[in-house]
Amino acid sequence: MAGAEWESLEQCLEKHIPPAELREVKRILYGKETRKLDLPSRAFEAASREDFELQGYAFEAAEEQLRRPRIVRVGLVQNRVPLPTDAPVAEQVAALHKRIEAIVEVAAVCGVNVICFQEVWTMPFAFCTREKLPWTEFAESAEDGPTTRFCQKLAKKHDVVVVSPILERDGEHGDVLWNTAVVISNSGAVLGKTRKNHIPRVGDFNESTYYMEGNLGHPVFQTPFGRIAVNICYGRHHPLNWLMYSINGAEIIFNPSATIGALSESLWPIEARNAAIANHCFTCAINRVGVEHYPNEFTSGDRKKAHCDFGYFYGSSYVAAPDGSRTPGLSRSRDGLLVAELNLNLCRQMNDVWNFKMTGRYEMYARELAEAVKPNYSPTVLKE
Ligand SMILES: NC(=O)NCCC(=O)O
Repeated sequence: MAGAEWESLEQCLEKHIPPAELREVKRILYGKETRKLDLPSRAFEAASREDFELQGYAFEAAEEQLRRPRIVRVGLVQNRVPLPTDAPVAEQVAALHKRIEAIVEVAAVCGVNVICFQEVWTMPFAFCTREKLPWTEFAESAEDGPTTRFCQKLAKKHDVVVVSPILERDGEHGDVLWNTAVVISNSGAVLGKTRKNHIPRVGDFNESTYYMEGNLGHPVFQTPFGRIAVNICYGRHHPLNWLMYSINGAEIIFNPSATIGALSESLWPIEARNAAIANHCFTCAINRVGVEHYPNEFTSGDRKKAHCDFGYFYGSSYVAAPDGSRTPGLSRSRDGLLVAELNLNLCRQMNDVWNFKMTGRYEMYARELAEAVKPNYSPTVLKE
């Protein structure tokens, strides 16, 4: 499995496929071409100074007579953890705050309206270890923890909605932990929070040791820049999870993730893109970058030798649109900011073309699923 030395699928295609064929390859792999955004040169200069990648694309929609274009710019942030995982907890959090602050400054220069960070962005993805301390010390209150207060300042300063996925400690309910995304309005107020609905039990993703499946359903957040929702990481494998956010009216669904090449890299380009098509919304898939080494060896009962790292987090964050088009991915190896300009009118336009909501037969599935989950259910299988 390739590590940092293999930069990206896009770079490989550009290098090896002749231009005429490349156009056809991209048409099939990426859908209708996205326009490159003309971002300010000082944004590129700052990104280069701060050593992160900056890319920008725009999705178009047809003009309508009765609705003006509903243009919104989203920012997707992918990053490595800047300090070793055995550095003091407070120093690791502070270093991540500093790194993200620098990236958000550039996002603001690029006119970003809604920004989303990666899953549990304030910590290493240490759930593989199944150890409690020091990792549980990274948990914070969603309402008024230091990271939420930090994001409130960013939101207000830059007039940007911030989606901040953290490890939450819920002090109101026995100090339990959750995998949560806090949504902060551009006014600086906390709009609310949403929790990871599906917890992986695969490979080293030993997350069920730390928190339970979310209990907040599928909230959608009304912002001045459209209705947004957050489907955290492993939830992207569950089509019903995406569907419920869409049924509740989400126009943009963020998918902050932490996933490794050996497990999911071939699924990555498919799942969020398919969700955008099936639910006529925009989806924003974000993954962290690099290898994180932990002080103590761990195993996961899968016959692999004890090891000290999770594997390679392959970045490759991208945005997909309801017409099936998508941006190229950010690199597999560098911190990055992906800016995408969306015209939200495309959501309803695609719904009208494909009629997925109209033809969805939800009442039939509601009835059949209600039966299928009963303990005495017996599947309808007809035999000779
Ligand atoms: N963080 C997380 O849920 N990872 C699970 C692995 C995957 O969904 O690719």
